[in-house]
Amino acid sequence: MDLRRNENDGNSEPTQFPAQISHLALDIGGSLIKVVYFSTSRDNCIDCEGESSANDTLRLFSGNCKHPVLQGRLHFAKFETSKIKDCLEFISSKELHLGGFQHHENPSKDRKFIKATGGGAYKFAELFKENLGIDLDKEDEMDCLVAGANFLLKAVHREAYTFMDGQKEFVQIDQSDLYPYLLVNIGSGVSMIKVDGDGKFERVSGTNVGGGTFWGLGRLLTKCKSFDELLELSHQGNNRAIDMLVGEIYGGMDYSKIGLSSTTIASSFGKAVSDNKELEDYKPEDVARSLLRMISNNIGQISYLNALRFGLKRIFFGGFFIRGQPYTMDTISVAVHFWSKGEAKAMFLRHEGFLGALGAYVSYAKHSNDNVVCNQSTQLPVSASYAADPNYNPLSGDFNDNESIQCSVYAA
Ligand SMILES: Nc1ncnc2c1ncn2[C@@H]1O[C@H](COP(=O)(O)OP(=O)(O)O)[C@@H](O)[C@H]1O
Ligand SMILES: CC(C)(COP(=O)(O)O)[C@@H](O)C(=O)NCCC(=O)O
Repeated sequence: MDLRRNENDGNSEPTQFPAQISHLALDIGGSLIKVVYFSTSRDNCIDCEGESSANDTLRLFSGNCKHPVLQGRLHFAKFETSKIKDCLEFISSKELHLGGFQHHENPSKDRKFIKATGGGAYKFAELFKENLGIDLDKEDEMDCLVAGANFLLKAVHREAYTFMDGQKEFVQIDQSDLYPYLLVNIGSGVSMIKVDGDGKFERVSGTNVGGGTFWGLGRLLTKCKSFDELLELSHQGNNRAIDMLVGEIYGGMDYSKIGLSSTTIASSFGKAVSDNKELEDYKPEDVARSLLRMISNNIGQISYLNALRFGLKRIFFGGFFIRGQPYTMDTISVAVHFWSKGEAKAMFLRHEGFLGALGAYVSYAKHSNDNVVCNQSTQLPVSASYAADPNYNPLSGDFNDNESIQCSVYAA
């Protein structure tokens, strides 16, 4: 917490409380900047005994209470990394950059540090300094992905779910039986991490065929102007127009001896070889669908192989490639199910794209005087405008960036 702005010697009136206190954390990735911030109003502050009044806010900030608790909300936002200026403006307009912390090694220097992860925390450090006057306190990306996933799995109710044949089912997480699991983060590229506990993990694999590949190739092949447009297009397509199926190679028959039905894709985009057509002769929606399926299937398969390497039964998928898309999740789930013969389970996370940013957020807890720990979150944010994002289905309870999580923060 930024204690300095609220210092009170106990004699003067507490007249300078901000309406809102924010902790800001960033994950600046290859494609998207993810923003997480905590906000509360003084009405929401409670003390150790659980009372709630404006004076508790004073006790909170003057440090008279040993275990003050703030209740508030975690907010989420994302920006394209190429539009980083929009992100800077957003932070500036909401004054989120004021909610960082000070390094105690150097308190005389009145500089704010903001927790940040992802490659952009290095690449854009100067830009943040110049525009907002803040330093980015860099946290390792893998550390943050794991911390964010563990936080969500332990603290957020109805966070993980399976998705098969169009059916979404929330998974009850038994905290005593969470580890080990495989975390697959599908961002621009893909990281696969074996997680054995809090801060105990190993990045066991990765693939360069990820979300950036889908969006990059898709843009070139379909001329779509936005990722959402490409997704929307893929909903309308039929991959069979361009994928080569087993039956097309085997004269309409299954290849049952090796377990392949006639409708299994033998070769993604394989038909384009023999069709003697140009790109323009294919419908962009069919191309988009085939591409989405190819990449999702490939990631599902590599994930399974890595789970197999380490005997892991549970695979959690995160990253903004997923975007709560039924077709993407179904393809990944089927790949995991098919290759593991039902032994391994693919699971998805509602806050899929915010693992790194949440991990950076919880890392504020490392700083003794800025000890922030989210202890519990309940999740029923129903006020968000789903209309803002046509790719989320409100009825299925998918997460929307405009939503927030209610949570408590211990400030020591
Ligand atoms: N609005 C969007 N703009 C660009 N890419 C998006 C968008 N929404 C989802 N994506 C997908 O998410 C991927 C980035 O995922 P993310 O987890 O944010 O990774 P990174 O940290 O590399 O930015 C992109 O490569 C793309 O496939
Ligand atoms: C380099 C990265 C960790 C960066 O993370 P991202 O911005 O893609 O989320 C990721 O792109 C990645 O793991 N790529 C795959 C590299 C590989 O293992 O081949």
